[in-house]
Amino acid sequence: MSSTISASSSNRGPVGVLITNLGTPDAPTTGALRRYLKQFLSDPRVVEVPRLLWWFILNGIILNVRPSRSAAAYREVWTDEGSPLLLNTRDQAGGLQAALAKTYGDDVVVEFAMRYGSPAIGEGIEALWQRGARRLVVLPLYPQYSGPTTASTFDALAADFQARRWLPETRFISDYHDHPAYIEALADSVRQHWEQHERAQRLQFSYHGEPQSYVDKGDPYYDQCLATSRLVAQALGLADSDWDVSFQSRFGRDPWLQPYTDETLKSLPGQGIRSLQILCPGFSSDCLETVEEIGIENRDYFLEAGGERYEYIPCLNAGPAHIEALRQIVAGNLGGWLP
Ligand SMILES: C=CC1=C(C)c2cc3[nH]c(cc4nc(cc5[nH]c(cc1n2)c(C)c5CCC(=O)O)C(CCC(=O)O)=C4C)c(C)c3C=C
Ligand SMILES: [Fe+2]
Ligand SMILES: [Fe+2]
Repeated sequence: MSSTISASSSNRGPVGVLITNLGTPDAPTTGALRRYLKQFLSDPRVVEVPRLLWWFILNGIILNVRPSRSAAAYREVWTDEGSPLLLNTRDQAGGLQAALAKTYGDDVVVEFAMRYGSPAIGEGIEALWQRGARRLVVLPLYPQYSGPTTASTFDALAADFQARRWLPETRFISDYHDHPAYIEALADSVRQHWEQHERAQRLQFSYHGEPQSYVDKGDPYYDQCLATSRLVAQALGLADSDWDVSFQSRFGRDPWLQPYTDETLKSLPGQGIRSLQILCPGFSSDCLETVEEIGIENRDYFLEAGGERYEYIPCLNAGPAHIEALRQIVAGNLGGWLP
């Protein structure tokens, strides 16, 4: 009798894992950028300006100016197959599915989705539901928690759930900024770089910025960025003077988290730092903000200011150490669901 009513993993279907990232336009064109930026910059988690005022600024100024400029930047990084962020996230989902299958077989199914653009979060949940999943692990690929990224992803999840009668049981991973496997994957990416290139005078950790006011109001993002950097530096045995942290991608006129990456790189050669290796641990995939902004734009700033050697260390992307870290993060959230 008990066997017919037991809540075993098989009769509740597989566990669904949804990995998510920010999103990307459908094409590197002005029209596609206008649609993408409109959705992105209308999110009150991203821009905390009174709605009516922001509507006029966004529709009257920003969406007339920025889309063509951003489209030109996206064209610099676009591949024959599409946006690097989309391709990397798709490959991460495939890698994670294969890694989890080694332990759990068909009992875990993985999909990916994007907060803005497509595939949308609702499509990802629906795909998992159609595959039989009634329990979900949602893993936003933002190692450091922030309101504009992590909380916004939760909002999208909640918005999808509002339209569902039968909600999947859900676990939401808020951050993994100090997970040992993530730290080790980052440290290993630096070590691998050092095997090919001589160590530079400075290892620079650059994170996407956000307005300082968000942190002042309680967002833990800044502290988590510092903690990740310190842990990686410790794993590499660096002295305090060997590494530093800065924040990139400032948008608008309000003060953002400081120091700014571009100003830092312009000033370093004057302080005697002429060789630099830079990584972006807050980005789980290479994307516009790393390939173009760090790989091209900031390289020029450093070299024009008198720097001699500038090397960008790529993101973890779908590399084996990253997939193993993601596997451990998900597996750590399956307790009580799967043996
Ligand atoms: C306007 C405010 C913005 C906040 C706050 C913000 C926070 C934030 N963003 C990321 C990660 C990414 N952002 C990316 C692109 C991007 N970000 C903003 C603005 C804000 N981000 C804009 C306008 C853009 C689009 C590009 C442009 O026009 O400059 C991306 C890259 C996407 C890609 O397709 O390559 C990522 C990733 C984090 C982690 C974060 C908060 C800490
Ligand atoms: Fe951003
Ligand atoms: Fe940027």
